[in-house]
Amino acid sequence: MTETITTPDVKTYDLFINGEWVKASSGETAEVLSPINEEVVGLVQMGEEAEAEQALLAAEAAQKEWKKVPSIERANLMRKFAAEIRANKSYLSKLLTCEQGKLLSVAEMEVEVTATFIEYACDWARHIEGDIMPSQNPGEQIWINKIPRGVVVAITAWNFPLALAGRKIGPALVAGNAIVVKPTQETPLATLELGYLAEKVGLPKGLLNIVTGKGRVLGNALVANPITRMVTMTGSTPAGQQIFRTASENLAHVQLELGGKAPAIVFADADLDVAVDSAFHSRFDNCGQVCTCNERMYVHEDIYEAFMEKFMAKVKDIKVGDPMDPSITMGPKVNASEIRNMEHLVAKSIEEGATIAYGGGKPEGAEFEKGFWFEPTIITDVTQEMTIVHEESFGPILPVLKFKEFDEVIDYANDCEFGLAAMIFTKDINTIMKCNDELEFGEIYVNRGHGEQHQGFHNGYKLSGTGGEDGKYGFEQYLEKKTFYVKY
Ligand SMILES: NC(=O)C1=CN([C@@H]2O[C@H](COP(=O)(O)OP(=O)(O)OC[C@H]3O[C@@H](n4cnc5c(N)ncnc54)[C@H](OP(=O)(O)O)[C@@H]3O)[C@@H](O)[C@H]2O)C=CC1
Ligand SMILES: O=C(O)[C@@H](O)[C@@H]1OC[C@H](O)[C@H]1O
Repeated sequence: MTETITTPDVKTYDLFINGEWVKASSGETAEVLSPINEEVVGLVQMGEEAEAEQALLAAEAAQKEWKKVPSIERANLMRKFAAEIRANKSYLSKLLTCEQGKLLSVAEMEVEVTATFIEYACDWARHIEGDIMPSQNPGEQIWINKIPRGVVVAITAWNFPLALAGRKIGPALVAGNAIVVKPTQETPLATLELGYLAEKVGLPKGLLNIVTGKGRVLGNALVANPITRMVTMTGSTPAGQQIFRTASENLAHVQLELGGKAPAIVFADADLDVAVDSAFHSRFDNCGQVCTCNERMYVHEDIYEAFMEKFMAKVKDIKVGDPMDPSITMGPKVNASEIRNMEHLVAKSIEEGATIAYGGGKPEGAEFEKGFWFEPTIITDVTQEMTIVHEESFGPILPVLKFKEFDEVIDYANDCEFGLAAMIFTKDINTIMKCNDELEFGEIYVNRGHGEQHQGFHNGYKLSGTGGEDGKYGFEQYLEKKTFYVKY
């Protein structure tokens, strides 16, 4: 007997600014719809320029005091914040599933990862280290100090809304900054709940501000304001490019994690079971809504039949349905616009001569009448120049291509405007090393599927972003350097 899972009550959230819950001066609110059944799961304020200014002024004031707090004390408080997130895993994960449509098990993982992103940042508290170097002048030293940037604006996407927020809040605050977070209008609820947890653990007022509103209105106002000294954004390439342009007015530091089109390359000597399982999960987990997803698969012609037989067996096993039901293995897409994009890519693939080998549309059944549902879809007879090989689907659609020569598949893989992640499957060390040398992607997974770790570096080349996130190099982005010439 599966436990009946009660979904959280529909709440109206205000804006969390300077430690208070306030309403938008516009008086406007927006509904947040469940991707499962299109029912309202929450209401949020529609903040605009006035609220951007209010939140940034609060952050600026709070940061002046926060930067004086010893870094280890900052980290101790942030560990309490992380613990509070973990303590509320049951509520937060259900809220995530209601607003985003991910499997409850994936939502529970996301809450845990949100906490560990913050805890990882806390580990850096004692390692905010500068340099001391000799001067060419007698009686002088040169000190390079690492200091916080000031006010950080964080703008997040809808696929892992809470984890993406924690990934930015953690390093920003441990480094001594204050932050204004603008979650996407699609999935703001779990992120807003962080405001209550901040109050509970006693985060100083104004240190963490969470505001909702349209990206091109509220988000743009936050980015354009000279108080903002760093913008960290996760989302699509077009939005990231617009943010980059706006932030250039004040030369704010920008960190962008954007779109991707990861190739998965299965060489003739690959361990088939490892490759099948990794490539499968790297496409269909979270309904294909992960920036590092296997967006196009290249399989060596010698093993193509054997690989596809195993792979298709797993695809046909996927059970689409209510993500609250533990027997379900894939939930809905996040909104109607994403479904239209899926339909566009399928239609375009057919128009260009590809074959829809499996899926390709909305699942049948009364339970799919409402909500944003799409079948797991496999496209074959695909050629390199087809749209589906170049446009990000960010959904459960996978084009499969055959290849014969090493140089051929490297050229195919690099023939891409994105450069975030790639996956390769082979037992040959020379193939591995040549791939690592020649593939133009910031993150390469060898004989495993996607899934970053906090101590790594999530870094997109080309139109996949700039700056990078996570690990030592991600943490350093939240710090500025100040040089002293000290004559004594
Ligand atoms: N590289 C990575 O790690 C990841 C990349 N992505 C990419 O994100 C996309 C899907 O996410 P999605 O949320 O639709 O992406 P969007 O780019 O549409 O939105 C991302 C965020 O940016 C905001 N925004 C949009 N335009 C502006 C602007 N001009 N100024 C300031 N803020 C703005 C949005 O606000 P609002 O929505 O409220 O309007 C939202 O909060 C996919 O392309 C995917 O590849 C997703 C996750 C991870
Ligand atoms: O942004 C993404 O899609 C990934 O980086 C994802 O976000 C949080 C998870 O920890 C990552 O796998």
